[in-house]
Amino acid sequence: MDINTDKYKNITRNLEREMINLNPIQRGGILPTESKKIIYEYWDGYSVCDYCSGRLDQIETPPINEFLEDMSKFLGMDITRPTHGARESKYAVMNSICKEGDYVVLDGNAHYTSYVALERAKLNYEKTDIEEYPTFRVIPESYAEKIDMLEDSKKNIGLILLTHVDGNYGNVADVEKVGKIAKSKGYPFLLNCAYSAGRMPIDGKKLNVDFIAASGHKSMAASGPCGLLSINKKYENEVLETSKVNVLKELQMLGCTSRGIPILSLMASFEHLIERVKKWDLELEKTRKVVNELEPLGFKQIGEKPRNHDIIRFETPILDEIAEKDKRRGFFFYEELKKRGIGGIRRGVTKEFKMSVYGLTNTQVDYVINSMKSIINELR
Ligand SMILES: Cc1ncc(COP(=O)(O)O)c(C=O)c1O
Repeated sequence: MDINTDKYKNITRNLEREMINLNPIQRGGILPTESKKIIYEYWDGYSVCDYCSGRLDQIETPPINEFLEDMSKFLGMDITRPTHGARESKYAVMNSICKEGDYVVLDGNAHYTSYVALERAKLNYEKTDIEEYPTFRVIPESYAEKIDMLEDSKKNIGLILLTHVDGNYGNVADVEKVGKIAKSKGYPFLLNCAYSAGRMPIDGKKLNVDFIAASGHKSMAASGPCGLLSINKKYENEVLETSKVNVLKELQMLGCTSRGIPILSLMASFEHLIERVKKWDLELEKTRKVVNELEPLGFKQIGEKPRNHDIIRFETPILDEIAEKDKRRGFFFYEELKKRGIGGIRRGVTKEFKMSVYGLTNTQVDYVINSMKSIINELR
C-alpha cells in the first residue's frame, strides 16, 4: 500500500494561540489551563478504562461515577450519562421513548441536529411558530396549538422538544411555559441545553423538564466530542434499558460512550463550570456592552433585546458598503480583525455575522470593541 503520511507529521491547528476567538460555537468549549494539565495523562485510547469493571458510568478511578452524580445535582436532574454530544443525547431519548412514526413537537428555532436525530429514529415532527423579524422568539403558546392539532387528527405525539438557547439568534426560550404545557398535556419534555448548560445556571427540576441534552465541547469547557444526557428518574427504565445479551450494557449508550480525553476533560473542568455559571450576570453585562457600543457604528442586533445570552447576531450593512469600495472586497473585515489578533468571524461575510465575548476579560472585550470601531471608522 502506498500511502504518504508526511502530511500528518506536522498537523497544527493554524490558529495563533493568542488570538481572541469570537466564534460563538467555540467560546464555551475553551479549556481552562488546569484542565489542559490534567488531560495530559489521558491521551491514550481507552485511557479512562484502566479500572473499569464493565460500564463507563460506574468507573471509580477516575471517579466518573461520582462526577455523574454531582453533574445531576448541578443540572437539577436525577441521573446523568456521558454521551458524544447533545445530538447523541437527543437521539438516545427519541430512540428509546418514542415509537416509529410518532411526532416530536419542536420549536421553530430547533437546531438541525434535532431533525437528524428524529429522522434517524424514524419519527415525524411538527414545528411550532416563532415571532417574525427581528426578534424570532419561540412562541410557547404555539406548542399548545400544535399539540391540539395533532391530537385532533389522531397523530401520536412521542416527545416535546425545546431548544433552550438557539444558535441562530441566541434567544433564551421560556422553558417554564413550554414545560407547563407539556406537563398539562402529559407528554415527556426534552430541553436541548447545548448552548446553555455549563454557561448559565440550569435547574431541570424547577424548569419541569424530563430530559436535558448538554454539549461538553460547546458549553462545558470540554474537548470534543463530548456531551451529557440527564434524565428524570421516571424514565430510567425506558432510556437506560440494558442489553439482553450483556446485561450490564445500556442499549442507547451502545454499551459505553466517551472513553478517553473528552469525558476526562469535562470532569477536569467541572470546578471551573460551577464557578463560571455563578458569573452569568457579568457575561450578560459584557454582551450588552458590545451591542450598545457597536450598534451606533451601523450594526443592528437581531434577536431578543436586551441580550439574555452571549450569542450576538448583527446585521451589518456598513460592512457591505465598505466591501463595495475596498479592493479586498468582502474579506477586508476578516483581514483587519486578524491583523489585530481577533479571529472567529466568518471570512468574507459582510451582510451579517455572529459573535460572542463569553469568557473574555473586560480588557479583551474593550479591545474587541475598539478594534471594530477603528476598522470601520478608518475605512468607511
Ligand atoms: C442549539 C444547538 N443544539 C445542538 C447542537 C449540537 O451540539 P453537539 O455538537 O454537542 O451535538 C448545536 C451545535 O451548534 C446547537 O447550536
